[in-house]
Amino acid sequence: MAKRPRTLDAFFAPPPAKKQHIDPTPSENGNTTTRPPTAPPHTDEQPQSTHPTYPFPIPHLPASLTSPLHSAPATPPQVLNNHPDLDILYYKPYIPARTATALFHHLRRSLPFYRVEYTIKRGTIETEVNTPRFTTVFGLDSSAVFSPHDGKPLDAKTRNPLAPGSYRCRPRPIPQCLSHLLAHTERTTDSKFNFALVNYYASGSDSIAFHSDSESFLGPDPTIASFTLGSSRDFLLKHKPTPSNHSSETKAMKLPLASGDMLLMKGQTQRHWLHSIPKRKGPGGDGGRINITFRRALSKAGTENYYRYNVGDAGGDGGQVYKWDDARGTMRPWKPSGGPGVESSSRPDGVEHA
Ligand SMILES: O=C(O)CCC(=O)C(=O)O
Ligand SMILES: [Fe+2]
Repeated sequence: MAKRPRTLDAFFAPPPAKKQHIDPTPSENGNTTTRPPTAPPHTDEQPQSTHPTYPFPIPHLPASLTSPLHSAPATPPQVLNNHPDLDILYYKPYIPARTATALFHHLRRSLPFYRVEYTIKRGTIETEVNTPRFTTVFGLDSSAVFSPHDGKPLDAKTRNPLAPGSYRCRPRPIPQCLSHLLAHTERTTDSKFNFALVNYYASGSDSIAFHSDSESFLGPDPTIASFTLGSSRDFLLKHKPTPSNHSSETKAMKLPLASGDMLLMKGQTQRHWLHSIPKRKGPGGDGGRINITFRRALSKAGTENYYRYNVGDAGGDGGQVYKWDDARGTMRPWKPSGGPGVESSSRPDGVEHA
């Protein structure tokens, strides 16, 4: 199939086979809510977030998931500032356990995921990286906003349409199933976020290497809220190397993150600390864990970076989409026709250089 040209028209052309676009109600953040027109009010069918950039509509959270959030956080946070430059609030949990499990299943079933591959060049040597986890991202940096009318990015100051080519990627508005938790987190933490990055660790073989999220497009000392849903995983933290080589650089701290937990990383944490989710050997639950981070990107470079590394850049729309298959209990490649996906291939686990 020919690649779609990267023009604004192509960007906002309606997706090919979406038959059930009905009663569209523009939402504040640029996506559109659709409801079946003939559905009686008591139907179980949930409204959905839709947008030309979504591979498929994304169901809203049911009230059974939004109402328990009203009483979150379930506990006051523990303050982790007993090491040099560390500034973290640890909500253990933020979301009560049963709601966190239900939210995990809802999001795993609803979101499009990717397995992004990219090359890095060090000197003359090129290395292929296979991101060792599923990822997806929604959001737009603060230089632009989604039009509430047609979902196109507009200049944040003038509210005029952006010049064609302003973004290489095709930014996606945050769907209701994530924006509800985002807004709740903003109120609790007195912070502002415009991005939701989602990782899905399918098993103990999925991981994220030591890195810091000290990206310049987040500003000097960013506040990042990081949620765990589903299986528990160890979160390791260690200080970046310094001349004094103190113990927090050599011995990592381990936080055993459980479903519903939230870490609010703030102050100089990203500047001075690295974090990772190491691979885990042996059995343990079904291994599935979702991580959501809410962040605030300040410039277009942030938007480009987040889509490049969490959706991929094949034709601006990302690469192969994966969707959770409930019957098989696995992520499967997803095809727009709605037909059966191609068989999943097992991929070698790349070394990640984040
Ligand atoms: O999965 C996690 O808890 C950490 C994810 C993370 O560090 C990231 O996406 O930058
Ligand atoms: Fe991170």
